[in-house]
Amino acid sequence: MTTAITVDLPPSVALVEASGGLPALRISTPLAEGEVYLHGAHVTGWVPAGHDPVVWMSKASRFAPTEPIRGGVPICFPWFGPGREPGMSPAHGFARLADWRLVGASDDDSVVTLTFRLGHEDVEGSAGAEKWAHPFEATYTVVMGSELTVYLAVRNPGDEEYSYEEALHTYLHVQDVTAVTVEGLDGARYLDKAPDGGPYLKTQSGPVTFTGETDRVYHSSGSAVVVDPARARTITVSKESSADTVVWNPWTAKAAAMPDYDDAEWPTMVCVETANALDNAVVLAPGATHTMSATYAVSHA
Ligand SMILES: O=P(O)(O)OC[C@H]1O[C@@H](O)[C@H](O)[C@@H](O)[C@@H]1O
Repeated sequence: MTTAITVDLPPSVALVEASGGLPALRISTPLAEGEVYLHGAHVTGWVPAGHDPVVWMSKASRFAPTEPIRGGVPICFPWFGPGREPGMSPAHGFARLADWRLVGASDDDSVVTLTFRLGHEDVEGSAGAEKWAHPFEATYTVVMGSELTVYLAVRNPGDEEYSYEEALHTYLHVQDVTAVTVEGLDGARYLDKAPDGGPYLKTQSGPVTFTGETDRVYHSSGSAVVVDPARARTITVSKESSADTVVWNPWTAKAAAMPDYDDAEWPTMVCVETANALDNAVVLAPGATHTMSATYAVSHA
């Protein structure tokens, strides 16, 4: 491990050599246990005291400098999925493949704040960066305690306006997705990206339920609540400055087709993603900063 950390870490945060030899920060406080890799500034664990793990990780995840981590909180930037222009790759942009710089670490009454930064100069020469000609300075802040809040702030240091897509692609642990409902999206318009779904614009009626591959971009700026009766808990995802909520479960065939995802684990997760994508891409003026955030709170049902 060749990571130079130049900020002082509080006693509740340790730099460790984690899976694949990649550097990660392990958090241990009376309020929560957690883990964040520098690769992708990727939250891979959050276990608030008194609860089972909230953030889900695939058993088959790869941990390598050129691969995205499967599970946790991937940061999708500066495009979402295949992007809006033909030929954009890697999927979901280059931010989740980049090594972010840790620029701050603190512990305030057992609430740990870690701040990471990524700029255009950090991604020069990496896959996908050649498709993105715009200067940027991204700051990602993880605030972990009995709740988890993540903030993605992007500043345009250049002199031309541009637009980008973004998502906090959070994988949430559930007991049995076939019994789960996602509330808060009733009446929302959505793009159905599942293979048999369209792509068509539809309108959600009632809570979201899971009966097959689910891949939907909802136009919704409100909170969503994952109700998990088999685990007797709810996870509330509230957010700021996000116009879209993506709900994703790969189900059987897609699970089997993904090399970094165990075939049998699709019933145990659901992604509820806080996003600005497609028509809701962020337009950033020169000198401007846009900040999107998501907060996760868990309670026993
Ligand atoms: O396999 P990836 O690149 O991590 O993407 C997983 C899923 O991410 C979701 O956000 C997309 O809507 C899906 O279409 C995609 O399959």
